[in-house]
Amino acid sequence: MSDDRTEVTRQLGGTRAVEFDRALLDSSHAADPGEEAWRAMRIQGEFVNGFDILGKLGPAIAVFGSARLKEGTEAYELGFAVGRAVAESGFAVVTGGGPGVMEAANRGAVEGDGVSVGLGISLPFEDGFNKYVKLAVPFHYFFARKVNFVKYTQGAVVCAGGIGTLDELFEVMTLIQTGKVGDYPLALVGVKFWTPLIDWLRDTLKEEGTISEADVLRPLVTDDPAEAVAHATGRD
Ligand SMILES: C/C(=C\CNc1ncnc2c1ncn2[C@@H]1O[C@H](COP(=O)(O)O)[C@@H](O)[C@H]1O)CO
Repeated sequence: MSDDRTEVTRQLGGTRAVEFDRALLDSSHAADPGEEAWRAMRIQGEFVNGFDILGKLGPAIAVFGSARLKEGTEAYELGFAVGRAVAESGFAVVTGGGPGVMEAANRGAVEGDGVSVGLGISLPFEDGFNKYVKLAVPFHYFFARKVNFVKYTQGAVVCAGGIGTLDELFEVMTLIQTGKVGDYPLALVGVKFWTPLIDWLRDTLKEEGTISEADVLRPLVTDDPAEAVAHATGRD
């Protein structure tokens, strides 16, 4: 690992910190109650740090997408184009700060002379922030990180991804559906990738009565990064 990467891993807390994080959700209740009390302070600190740094950010768009789809894939190209279009629209690009599509969007932000932000997460196998993140905010807890994503962005563009990306998409959709956030436009990039999910929402969930038509229609689905960004920034 390069010195830069080692430094980033250190900022994210290293291997011991990751084990400590996992103990939060350990249902065996083996954790030391004294240590658990301090954990509450650490969680609070995570919010304080995020609010302190991101409160000064200005207009921003979240870009979510796969950690695994690397340079050379269509998703990476789209992520790059999205990041650049967000930057050229005068918004900061906020990603998870990791590899794959996150890296692509941060790279696009740098290319577009914009603000490139990463909300990093300490993971047992992670390699720190990608090299295009210029403002790095480290987190240990996904829930604290997700609050900061939505609190400091005005909309989101979601590129192809896996479980993490779906978690972020459905977190946002839940917050919108329940009125916990107001106007928060969502755009999904990749018609072929996202259409089966939208079809399932309409044909199964809406059909069964578990969601409404508005929930199905909420995200814009497009292959055009510029259209996605215009929608997420409220400029369409
Ligand atoms: C899998 C690998 C590294 C993972 N590193 C991550 N760093 C930062 N953010 C991440 C990471 N993994 C997931 N995320 C978040 O979820 C979304 C991507 O998850 P997916 O399952 O790949 O769709 C992304 O938007 C992040 O916020 C080693 O290659």
